[in-house]
Amino acid sequence: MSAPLLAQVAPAVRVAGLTRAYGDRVVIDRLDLTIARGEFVALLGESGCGKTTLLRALAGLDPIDGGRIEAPREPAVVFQEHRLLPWDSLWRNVSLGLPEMGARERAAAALAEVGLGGRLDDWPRNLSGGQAQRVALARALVQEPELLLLDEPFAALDALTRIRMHVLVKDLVARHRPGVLLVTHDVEEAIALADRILVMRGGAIAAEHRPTEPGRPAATRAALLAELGVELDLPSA
Ligand SMILES: Nc1ncnc2c1ncn2[C@@H]1O[C@H](COP(=O)(O)OP(=O)(O)OP(=O)(O)O)[C@@H](O)[C@H]1O
Repeated sequence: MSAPLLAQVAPAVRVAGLTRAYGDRVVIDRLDLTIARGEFVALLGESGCGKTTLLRALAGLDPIDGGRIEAPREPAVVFQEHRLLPWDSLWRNVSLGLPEMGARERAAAALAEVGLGGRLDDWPRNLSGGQAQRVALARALVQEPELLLLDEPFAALDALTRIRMHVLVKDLVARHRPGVLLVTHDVEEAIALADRILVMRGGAIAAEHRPTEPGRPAATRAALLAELGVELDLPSA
């Protein structure tokens, strides 16, 4: 295979044999995972199964105890809370880490993309929860990451705002084409957004679903709920 072809299929991240322990407790156990550029992957699993531990390892925020993580560039991360700097204007927050030259213009373009183009000189304290998460998304995407890590970024939002954010993030990902790993507790959110849904159990990927194929959402929902231990059989009268 020629070098240019190899470059075309290069993934956003490739993880092999990843292991992470807290003391004696192995939380991630030889986990393998590849996410292609432009692919939207959701990660579900019972509370405490290691989803955030995996995301933090991919983000380079925590050390790992074994295996390899190959990512061509530093990933961008959006957390459940916006983590904006309260003393910086919105455009300064978004442009943090960019070269000074052209930073305001790039921040302006990113804020316009999330519907906040008129708020460059506003402050984080004046934003609603949904608006603050939109700024957090702008701050992540302005870096043009090849891998975007989303750690329950919509969990604290009300139901309608969450649906609006789903539409927005789907559109942004379609335009920027990063590989995405979304950690979520929300089966419906995973089905609405992801090309591929992974279920984490026992420190590794235990199941995989592709909800986008025709007729698949209902079957995927049922399979996911069963895998997550949700009992839907109602007691007989
Ligand atoms: N800094 C830490 N020190 C010790 N144990 C930790 C630490 N961080 C996480 N753990 C443990 O590792 C396990 C996995 O935690 P993690 O936060 O990754 O789970 P999760 O799947 O993201 O959970 P949730 O869905 O509840 O957010 C848990 O049992 C947790 O108690």
